[in-house]
Amino acid sequence: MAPLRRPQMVLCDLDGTLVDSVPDLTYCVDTMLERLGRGPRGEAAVRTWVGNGLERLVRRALVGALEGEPEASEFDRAYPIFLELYAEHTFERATLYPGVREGLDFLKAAGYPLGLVTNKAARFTGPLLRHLGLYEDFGIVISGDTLVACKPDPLPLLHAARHFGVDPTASLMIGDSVSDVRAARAAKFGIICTSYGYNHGLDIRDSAPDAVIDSLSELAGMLAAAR
Ligand SMILES: O=C(O)COP(=O)(O)O
Ligand SMILES: [Mg+2]
Repeated sequence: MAPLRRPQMVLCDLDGTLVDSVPDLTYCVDTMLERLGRGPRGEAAVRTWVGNGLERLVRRALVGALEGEPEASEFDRAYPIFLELYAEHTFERATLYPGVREGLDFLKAAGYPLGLVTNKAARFTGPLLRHLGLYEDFGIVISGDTLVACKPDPLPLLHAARHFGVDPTASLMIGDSVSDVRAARAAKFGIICTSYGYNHGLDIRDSAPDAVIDSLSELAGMLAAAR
């Protein structure tokens, strides 16, 4: 792997990077399906469908696959049910991954401006971050519906770089999926990925991020070695 550039700013993805949100998402997907008179999909399937926003998750759950479109009428019935359920169960089962608190504390102590860029809708991002005690860690929070485009579009990353007055080429994204890698590459950010996140069932190494970590606690050593 190429040596990492020392960043002047760091952005974190949310689901699959900081937080395991799949247990709540699975509960809401399966309860939605039950209300529609259909059987559950289960956590293993839902884990492969997270990362492109909640609307896409519901479409995937309805067709039972990563690609494909449900009937418009079916989606129109299902989506409001899901949104109502997720509003009530945003963080009942959500947990921080091991090493996240340590990694964020290191980044803050080292003085990196920190931002959060997720494809989750803003009405859920804020409550989830607050519940987990993460909200105050970030100088900017950009959700999937904050701007006109979301990851893999580079727009949210470039918006954050502008917000902090940092050159994108001196910026680092930490994520878990191919959308994070694509957005980072298009924005000319560096990109480190977690090995434990959600990447549609594929190994994130196939997307060739600059580095792969098993825990955010590895960031201290990795950034100390960066030039
Ligand atoms: O797809 C989502 O809802 C959120 O995914 P992200 O936090 O990994 O961007
Ligand atoms: Mg993610």
